Amino acid sequence: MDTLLRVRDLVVEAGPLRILDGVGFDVPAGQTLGVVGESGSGKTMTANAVLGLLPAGVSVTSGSIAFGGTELVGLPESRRRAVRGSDVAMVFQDPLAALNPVQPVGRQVSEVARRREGLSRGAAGRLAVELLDRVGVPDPAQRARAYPHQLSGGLRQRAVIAMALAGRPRLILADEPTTALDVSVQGRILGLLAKVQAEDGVSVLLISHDLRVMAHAAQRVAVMYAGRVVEQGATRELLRAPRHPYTAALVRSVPAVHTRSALVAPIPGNPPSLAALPSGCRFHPRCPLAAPRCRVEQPALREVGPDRLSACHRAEEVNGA
Ligand SMILES: Nc1ncnc2c1ncn2[C@@H]1O[C@H](COP(=O)(O)OP(=O)(O)OP(=O)(O)O)[C@@H](O)[C@H]1O
Repeated sequence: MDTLLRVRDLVVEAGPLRILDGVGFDVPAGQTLGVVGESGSGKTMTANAVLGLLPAGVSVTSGSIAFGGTELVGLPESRRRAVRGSDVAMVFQDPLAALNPVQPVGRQVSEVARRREGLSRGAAGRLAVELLDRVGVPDPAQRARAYPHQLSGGLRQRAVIAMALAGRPRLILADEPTTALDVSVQGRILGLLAKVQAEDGVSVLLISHDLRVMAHAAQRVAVMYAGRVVEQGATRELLRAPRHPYTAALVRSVPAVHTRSALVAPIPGNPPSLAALPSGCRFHPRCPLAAPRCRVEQPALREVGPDRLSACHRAEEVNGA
């Protein structure tokens, strides 16, 4: 399987705070990798590092981000911007923030197509209507003339996805793309992302705190906890038989993913603060399997089965959902 985006040993720091501590994962070409974890685990920082858009005072201090074989860490900003502009498209939580409030949405989609393809205004306009149609905007020719505030949240997010597709990206980076939407449209937007991913062979890095989103739209998942990846594998197998106690706890905390019983168990305790990380395994204070070794020795991410990585000393003893 070809890998489009390969991240290894990524360390991101803000002064003395280590926000990401050796993060690694692969986004295979033409597939969706989901990144899941509680708030503060470092999902958005990971996305920002990939984009080269870290906030002031936060930087990549070591590690590698290879995109289509090109190393992005240390690349001059001008070349970084070129990759961002042509190969990566972004879909964020709030579609309004991604749209220009004073321009019709069709125009915004066609502008992206013109920039990428050098199309005439007329051809780009027709392509915009086609793309709006493809992403499920009803009456696309008419809706193309609507301003963002005239559309529902779900239609706005569809317009943002049409804009993304207009740039023919190799990677779509979607950070909580459905979190701000009505529950009734969340599943449809995820289905749409999965559809365009399959049809266009584009890769998707899908970030969400919600395991159900992963089950819906990601072939593979990386689970993050306190700035590290603790488990990685194919979504279905990972949800069915987690090999890290944190993943197992996440699965038990979500009703729709937890299939064998109606019981839902919230994860006890809170994730640690970056300023006061526990010794050893960062999950040990909340872990039902914690042993003396876990308090002193940080477990490395290791192969624990076919196509499965886990960073747990006791991975073999984790009893799934
Ligand atoms: N500008 C900053 N300077 C220092 N630390 C920061 C900065 N921005 C975020 N952090 C810290 O980095 C850690 C990771 O944050 P990040 O936003 O990546 O988490 P997340 O998993 O995306 O969470 P959420 O789901 O809440 O967005 C958090 O502990 C956060 O407090």
